[in-house]
Amino acid sequence: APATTGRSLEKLRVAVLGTGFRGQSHLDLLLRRDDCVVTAIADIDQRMIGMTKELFAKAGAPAPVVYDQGPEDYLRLLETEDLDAVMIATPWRWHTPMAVAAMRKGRYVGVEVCGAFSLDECWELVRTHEATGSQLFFLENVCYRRDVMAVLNMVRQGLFGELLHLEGGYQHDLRNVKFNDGVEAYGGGVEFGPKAFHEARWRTAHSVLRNGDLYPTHGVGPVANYININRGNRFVGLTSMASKARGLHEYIVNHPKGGPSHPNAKVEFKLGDKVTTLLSTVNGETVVLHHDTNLPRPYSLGFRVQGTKGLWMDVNQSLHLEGTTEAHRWAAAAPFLEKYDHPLWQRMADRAEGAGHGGMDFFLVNAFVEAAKANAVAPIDVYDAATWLAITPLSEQSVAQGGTLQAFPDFTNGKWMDRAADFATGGY
Ligand SMILES: NC(=O)c1ccc[n+]([C@@H]2O[C@H](COP(=O)([O-])OP(=O)(O)OC[C@H]3O[C@@H](n4cnc5c(N)ncnc54)[C@H](O)[C@@H]3O)[C@@H](O)[C@H]2O)c1
Repeated sequence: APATTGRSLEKLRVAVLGTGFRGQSHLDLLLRRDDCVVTAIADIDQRMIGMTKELFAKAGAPAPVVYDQGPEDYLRLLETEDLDAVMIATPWRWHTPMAVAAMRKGRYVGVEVCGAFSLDECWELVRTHEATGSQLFFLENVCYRRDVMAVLNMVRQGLFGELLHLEGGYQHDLRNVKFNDGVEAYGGGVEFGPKAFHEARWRTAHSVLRNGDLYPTHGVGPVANYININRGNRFVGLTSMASKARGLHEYIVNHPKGGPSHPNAKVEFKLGDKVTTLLSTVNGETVVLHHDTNLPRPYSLGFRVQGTKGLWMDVNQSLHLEGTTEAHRWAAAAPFLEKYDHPLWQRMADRAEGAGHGGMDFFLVNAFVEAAKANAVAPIDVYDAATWLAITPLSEQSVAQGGTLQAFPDFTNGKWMDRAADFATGGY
């Protein structure tokens, strides 16, 4: 079970930095709980702030103090407010400065997912945690997906034998997220940057300027739990290659509000449409990560968990277990996922009903709140955050050099050798 530092709060005082769509989804879950009070928020967009205030009113919660005086106003929030915890759901550029500032103030920090810009940034998170003793909970919700957790249960019970190869990724057609008309959130136009709304305001610039796996954590998080990364195992090498970039340009040219003479048709996108990353581990597994966000395709994170006794692949919702399922044939995964349903889901599935992303967001926010109330080491902690975030700069570097092998840093400085593989064993 996770170590705690002994506190046990009845009510967690939380602030949320960044109250866009993701921040509002977290707030919605926080405001339903009687063990949390959200006292302050920070954002720079009055439309988002207005939507957020409505959430408070609908929940019958007292209005929060709003910090809206520009992009650095979160510093004033951190100076002024008496808080136990801070949740960060801003654009990627702000995650580390905000997490570092909140840890320095002694707050329990939850930070949304992304990919880092540099290895330095990852080290800064680790060193700030080590210097301050403040905990960082990396808010990787897919680790709590029901099938992902059932498969973790199966892995831990040895059903796949010894694991050898794993895959995962972020394969999500984001074209209508990367562009809109500045009014609707999804797809009503081909604008991005200041003329756009929601993620198209900031996320699309990364597709213009960067080439690599920009969003590795939904894929690598579950995989890291399956093979105990930072807990008896670690990544040692990474190589990454990118295809050419066509999808976003074609989307602009073919969109009814775009066309070949639209100014954005001249933009050259740097992000390859399909980026593939290959990682090796000290224990001898290989891991493939897919990043695929610019092309028409159905959503799939593409998990594959393969061992000496069989494998699971989520894309065909099938598995194969030697001696249990028919030889050389796929079997439906569903009965196994039901039989090995994780104890957390068995216990709290009804409370997760209606929460985001098929209920997994309930488990994420619940774990954050419970861990923060106890000031416990996070189930997904700063070392996991640094390791998973580091895939992005390593991937960018490898892609830029035609796929050269990158050495993977050990952010634990050797602690991986004796840290316990205890994800989701501590009651949340
Ligand atoms: N885990 C998941 O499933 C999931 C889903 C969606 C988004 N996300 C992540 O959540 C984060 C936010 O994404 P989103 O979809 O909510 O984007 P969004 O654009 O809807 O929200 C971002 C908000 O941050 C605000 N902001 C920008 N700079 C700020 C600053 N300096 N100080 C305070 N507020 C600032 C913006 O005004 C906006 O309201 C991203 O890291 C994204 O990758 C995760």
